[in-house]
Amino acid sequence: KRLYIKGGTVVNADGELAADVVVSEGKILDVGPPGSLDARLQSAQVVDATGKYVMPGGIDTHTHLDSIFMGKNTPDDFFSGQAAALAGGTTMHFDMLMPNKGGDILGGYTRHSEAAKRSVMDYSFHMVITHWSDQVSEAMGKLVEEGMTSFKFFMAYKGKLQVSDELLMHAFHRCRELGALPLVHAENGDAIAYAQQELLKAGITGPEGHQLSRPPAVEEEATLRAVTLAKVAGVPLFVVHVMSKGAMEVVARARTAGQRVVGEALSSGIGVNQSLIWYSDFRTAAKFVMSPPIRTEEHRLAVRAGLAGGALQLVATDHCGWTYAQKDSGRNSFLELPNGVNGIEERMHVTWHQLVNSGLASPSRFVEVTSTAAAKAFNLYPQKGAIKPGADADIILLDPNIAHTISASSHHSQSDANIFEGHRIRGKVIMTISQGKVVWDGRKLAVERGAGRLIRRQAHGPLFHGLDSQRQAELLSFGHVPVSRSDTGGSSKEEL
Ligand SMILES: NC(=O)NCCC(=O)O
Ligand SMILES: [Zn+2]
Ligand SMILES: [Zn+2]
Repeated sequence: KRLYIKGGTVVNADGELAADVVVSEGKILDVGPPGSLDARLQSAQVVDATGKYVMPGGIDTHTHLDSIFMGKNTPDDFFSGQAAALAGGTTMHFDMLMPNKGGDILGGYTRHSEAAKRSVMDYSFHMVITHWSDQVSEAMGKLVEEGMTSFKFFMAYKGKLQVSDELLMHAFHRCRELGALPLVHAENGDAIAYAQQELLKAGITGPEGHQLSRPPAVEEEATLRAVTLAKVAGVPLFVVHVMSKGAMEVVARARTAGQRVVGEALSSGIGVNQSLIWYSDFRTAAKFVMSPPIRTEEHRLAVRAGLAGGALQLVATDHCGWTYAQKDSGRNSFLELPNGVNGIEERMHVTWHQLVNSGLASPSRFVEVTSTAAAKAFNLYPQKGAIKPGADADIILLDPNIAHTISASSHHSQSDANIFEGHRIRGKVIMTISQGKVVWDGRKLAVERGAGRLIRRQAHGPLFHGLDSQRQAELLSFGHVPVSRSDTGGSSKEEL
């Protein structure tokens, strides 16, 4: 059945206008001035959008669902995590797919069929690379053929997931060759490992040890290193979870110099600060532990302003919410504290509140950072990220006048903790449409297990456009052609 979304304000990244929207068979059929599409009203379910914003569904570029991390299973799988996402206005996400033991990425990839059985909305993956070999390089090519065109590298978690600079160089060059986008978790894992031992020796075992072992400088240094290596390799780069002012400035400077770098803010990074990590109650503190750490108010405000103003390009969640009981395993040592916080359901509301209600950004910029920029970075635009004829009908209605309070008692995640507990938000997603169907009406979900689709992407997206000719010009301008020499016995005129 068709949907006729009538009387709302349609917002795209390039502006907003009063318009009606017709949806048919999972796609946006038409967008036109109010009343102009009335001929299509017959047999359509009418959605009254008067006074509401009609916007593209959110795209979360960074989640960890149904995953084993630090030896624990995330409480949210593809059903509960995606249901939570839909209730918060997100209609597509990119999950981090871990390789099997020994770095077997093709083996890790087979996990996606499990996700498919539970999923209720569109999703895609970034494949995590932890080892390097000819087989891994070849397997990357196979995954790109399958439409999985982004690879994630951890520069932290020493002895576990951390990769070397040498691996990054191999992998960045391979990404460049394949037209696939590399993503980095940028923190200096060696510096962190050293600090962790020093802190434990000094008797600091609580969650504050996590903070102290990962100061902003270790994030900034690794971000600069990753950006530099990507520049040397001539490949675009996506920096996940930029949490500090310095790291953000590294991204912004690289972009100002013409480098193709995308910086991802997080809902946790713009929505909360680290103050409760110093609280005496363990669970209250542990709830906020993630990497890179949630930082001081100064960093939060800087990252929020940078996201609004354009220093950062989009906002994701890094949703990896744990239960309080799971966080308890870090009571004796912060090294055992599972890293990660929630956000998949809260991101759209937190971002609306922090950017639009604060007056820092327009609804169009909100759409850009929550949806359109992600679709562009991962080569899905305008199939995703726009309310335009022909686009996927992933749409949300947001009522800017409804206030609500975020709480673990009403969220849809399987976790019992919520870092945004008690946050009062003005502006509520009162309807989510996924693949052309109303799946959230502001109170209840109508989702179907298995309805989600794995979205395959084309390599060599817009971030890669022109790179080859750019490289060619660089090589020539640096005179990288063989120098012709003759043996003059050290007595050439030039030498004298
Ligand atoms: N961010 C976090 O603390 N947990 C999830 C894994 C990661 O992205 O580093
Ligand atoms: Zn990370
Ligand atoms: Zn992550």
